Amino acid sequence: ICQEENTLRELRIFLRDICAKLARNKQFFMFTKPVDVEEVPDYLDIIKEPMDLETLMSKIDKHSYICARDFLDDIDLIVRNALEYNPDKSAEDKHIRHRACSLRDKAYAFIKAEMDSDFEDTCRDIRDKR
Ligand SMILES: COC(=O)N1C[C@@H]2C[C@@H]3O[C@]2(Cc2nccnc23)C1
Repeated sequence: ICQEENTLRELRIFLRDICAKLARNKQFFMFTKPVDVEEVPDYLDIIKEPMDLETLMSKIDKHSYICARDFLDDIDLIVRNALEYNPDKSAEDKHIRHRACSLRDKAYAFIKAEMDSDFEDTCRDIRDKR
């Protein structure tokens, strides 16, 4: 119904702003685009569902998310993939794991700081009845 579409439109505007802020942050450059499988030939052997901030943004525009929880599930997927593919004690792996944890904390903090919990409840109700 029309109010529901207004709510989901507002959610998309809100999520685009969060996604843009994360993608602008130089700390997260390694998460902004899909891992290049030419450069990293074994990536898809280990990571079954790649995810990145550019893909996240396109999913917003395709109306893939009807509540912030669904958006954060894809943020968590980016983080999980980075922790799984880069598990070693090396400085590079530790660095990317640290950045992945920072990405998660920043995303959750933006949502909490800027999203009214009643608004998210309304979005969940729309999701759950669809
Ligand atoms: C989210 O990003 C990642 O999980 N990775 C893992 C890959 C291994 C390493 O760093 C990545 C890209 C890369 N390209 C060329 C050579 N080595 C690398 C980024």
